[in-house]
Amino acid sequence: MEDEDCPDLIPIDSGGAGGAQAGASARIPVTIITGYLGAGKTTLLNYILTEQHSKRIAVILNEFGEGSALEKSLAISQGGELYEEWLELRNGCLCCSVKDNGVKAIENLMQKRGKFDYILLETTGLADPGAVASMFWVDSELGSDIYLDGIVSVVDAKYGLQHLTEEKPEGLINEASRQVALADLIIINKTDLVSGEELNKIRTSVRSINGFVKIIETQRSRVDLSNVLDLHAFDSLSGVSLQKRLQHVRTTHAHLDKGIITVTFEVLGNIIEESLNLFIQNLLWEKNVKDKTGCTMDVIRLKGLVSIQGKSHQVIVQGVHELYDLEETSVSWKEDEKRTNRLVLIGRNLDKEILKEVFIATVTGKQGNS
Ligand SMILES: Nc1nc2c(ncn2[C@@H]2O[C@H](COP(=O)(O)OP(=O)(O)OP(=O)(O)O)[C@@H](O)[C@H]2O)c(=O)[nH]1
Ligand SMILES: [Zn+2]
Repeated sequence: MEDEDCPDLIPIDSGGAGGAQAGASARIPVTIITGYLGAGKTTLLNYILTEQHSKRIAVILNEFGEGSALEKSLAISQGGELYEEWLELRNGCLCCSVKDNGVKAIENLMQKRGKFDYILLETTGLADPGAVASMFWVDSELGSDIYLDGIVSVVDAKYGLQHLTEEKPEGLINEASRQVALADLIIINKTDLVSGEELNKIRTSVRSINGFVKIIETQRSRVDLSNVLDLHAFDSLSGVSLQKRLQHVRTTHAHLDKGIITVTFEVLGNIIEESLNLFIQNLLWEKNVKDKTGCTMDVIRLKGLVSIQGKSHQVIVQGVHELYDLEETSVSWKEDEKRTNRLVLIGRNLDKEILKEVFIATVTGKQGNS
């Protein structure tokens, strides 16, 4: 694709929404909106932009489909010049329609900092949101300007089950399952098109894949914005709430063929940081942790709170595909509190007992190499 810059922004007469001061130094949150073709992503963005909120949101449509309301309104206001064009919308929001390179668009957008305080990025329906999310982690220059706030996945209530069960050649994971596995929030949309029974089915299937995620059901993607924005799903600010949420996660059972499931386990005590790294790297990089039948465990998403020897605060573990990091939270272990390590893994061929054994063996060094 051509290496074109976004044209300059249309100047915004500040509509009172807080501030220039927010622009200069604060890092800007990015929420990734993903979901299968036609699930309702653009409808969600459109809804967010037109709802009352105090934020100035920059929206990046990493795709240009036909027919959605937002896209139509852009077409009208811009007379057909749509690609990589920043537009001013209501509420002082900005919108950019790009093809393929959302990160490039964000880089361009960052040159206009101070004019917005939130970024929403819509991925294409067939995208792997993990790949998009990874870019924010790997690109440290980008990482100093923005942070990944959360991954929101829209699921079609009517066709979602079909998307999730679709077989891929050679046992590849289908995009729809991956989008559910990676999400911090799932919006099951188009509930008007299904019966209560069908809705139960899709909800159960989503839950069987991702035992951690919050699920909301909507029509026309109408959702309370506080459920979507400022999730802090990836940073240490989520420490306290993460602790509560992790405690309620339960290991799920494969519901769909070759299903992705969620596994969670808890191990008491302090662990050494290097051995935790070893455990995670064996799992994510070496891929030498196997299930009973000898299949490689394939972890898509990893979350946890651990107790590292010598650290007074809880440490959060975050992983997306091969990338992971550890970050100390602001939550300290209390004196009378049992130090524990709780991990949640979402992926394929996961076996809870084996994972727990390998974890214990690795972090306590009780059995040699795993
Ligand atoms: N019946 C019904 N239709 C909906 C609902 N939400 C969205 N739609 C329609 O579904 C179609 C697809 O919605 P979009 O928001 O464009 O979906 P998308 O995920 O952005 O689609 P792509 O960008 O093409 O992947 C549009 O015609 C919407 O009007 C809903 O809750 N119920
Ligand atoms: Zn769309």
